[in-house]
This record gives sequence, C-alpha cells and structure tokens, in this order.
Amino acid sequence: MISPGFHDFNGPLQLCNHANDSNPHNIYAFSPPFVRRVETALILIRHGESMWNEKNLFTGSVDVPLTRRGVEEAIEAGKRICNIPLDFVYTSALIRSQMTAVLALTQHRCKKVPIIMHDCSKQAEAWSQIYSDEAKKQSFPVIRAWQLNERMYGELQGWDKQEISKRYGKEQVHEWRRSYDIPPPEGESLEMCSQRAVGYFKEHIEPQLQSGKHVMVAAHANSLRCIIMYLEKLTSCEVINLELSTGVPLLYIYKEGSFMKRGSPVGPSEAGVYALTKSLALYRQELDEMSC
Ligand SMILES: O=C(O)[C@H](O)COP(=O)(O)O
Repeated sequence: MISPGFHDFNGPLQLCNHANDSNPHNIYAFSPPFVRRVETALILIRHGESMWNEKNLFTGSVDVPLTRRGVEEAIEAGKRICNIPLDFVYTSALIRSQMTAVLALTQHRCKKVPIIMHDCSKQAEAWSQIYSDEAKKQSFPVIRAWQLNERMYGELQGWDKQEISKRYGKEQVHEWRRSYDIPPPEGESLEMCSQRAVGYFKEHIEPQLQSGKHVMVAAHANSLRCIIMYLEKLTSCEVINLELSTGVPLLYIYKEGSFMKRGSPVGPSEAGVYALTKSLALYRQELDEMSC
C-alpha cells in the first residue's frame, strides 16, 4: 500500500512552483506567489486509564501500565484520529503513554507501523537501524522523552487520593494538584514540570511542526496541561481549571507560528467533532480513495 504523501519540507517557508505540485497536502497559502506556508497537525493525547488511575492512587513518575479499559480507550482514540496525517510520535518514558500511542496507531488508516526509537546508547541505536527505505517509509517513528513524563508527585506517589484529602484537607490537596507554582511535598509543581515538558516541546517538537511534519504527543495529565497552557497562552489562574480526560485526543493546527485548537472529540465518532482544515480533508479523501 502506498502511503499518502506526507510533507517533506526543509523549513517553515519554501519557495516552490505550485503549478507543478501534484501533492494536495503540500500546499496552503499562495501569497505572496510561490511562497509555501506550512500548516501541520498536532495531536495531544493523555494516556488511557492506568491501573493506578483505577485505584485512585497518586501516580506521578511511577511506571504503571494501562487497565483493560485504558487499552480500549487508546484503541477508540486511534479510531478518532485515523484520518489525521502523522509523521512523528512522541511519548513520555512511561509505559502508559507508550501503550496508548502504539495502540492508537494500530487504528490509523495509512497502516504504518509504529517503531519505538532506541537511542539510550550508541549500540542500541545502531542495533535498531532499519536498512530498507520502504520499511522506513511505512513506519511511524515513536520517540520517547523523559521530559514528557507526568509531574513527579513526590511523597504523594502511591497514596490514595481520597485518603490524602482526608489527612491534609481538600483545599490543600487541590492546591497541590492544580495550582501552578505550589509543589506537593518533595514533588514538582506544574511550573517545574513545565520547564522540562514545554522546554522539550519548544526544542524538539515545535521545529518538526515548523518544518511541515505532523506530530502526535502521548503524555500525561500534567505534562500536557503545561504544554496546553503554552499553546493556548493560558495564565497560571486559567490553567487551574484545565482538566484532561484519559484517552481523549485533542487536535491543534500549527500555522504561521500559532496553534489553533480544532476540536476535542467527545462523541462516539470523528464526524462533527473535528473541524478538518482543507488540507486535512484532502488527506482523508486520499485515504478514502486508496481504500476503495
Ligand atoms: O499522577 C497522577 O496521579 C495522575 O496521572 C494525574 O494526577 P492528577 O489527577 O492530580 O492530575
């Protein structure tokens, strides 16, 4: 199966002759003449339900897998994003976000294979090389980064959330969980988490979007809350009310240096949930034609 053409841009703006450009995804604005402007998709997804979400325990940096329901949420999420173009996938170093990403990607209509990148040592990198260009083309590189991990919950990790509320009071616990700059005991505040998560996003993910690549990030409630705070320019007061459900993909379009939210699928299907841009609708149409 030939996969629909993903962009292969070298930079945010390129000079090109659109008259000869037969790939409908490679183009957006035509002004001024011959200047191509990049418009790319960014999907953010919090992992599906984990075994400690189910038990209502503070999890943070503890590496806990998905429940069966979490697995189902990830597959369902995959169905909702199966028509959105993707080139790169980023996850945290924690298994719950990796399970979510990989399960969701099994549903993608382009049928690419998610391949986990191993770059912890030169040998690991060398031994996981792919030598066939065709196999490379038919894969989603899955890049893991500890910087996208859940905020470190310090001495709350492993404790029941309700029990901690009884012990320290609801207000105190809400402050630890939702405030911007107050860390839980020996843990990270959202601000501290933001320094590494948003730092990584700016350094590694934003340049991919700028160069025309479509990206999915599978991460955690709080590492995503601070990334969304950055994308949507939320204040430290506004971010207090930002809640993310497990396994619900959010779609943003990156264009000319800014991020536009295009929807959060809450219904049972993609239809009427995402407002597809013209280029995303063309990508979907191409997938439809290929599967006829
Ligand atoms: O780490 C955890 O316990 C959860 O993933 C997120 O925590 P929260 O519900 O306090 O945001």
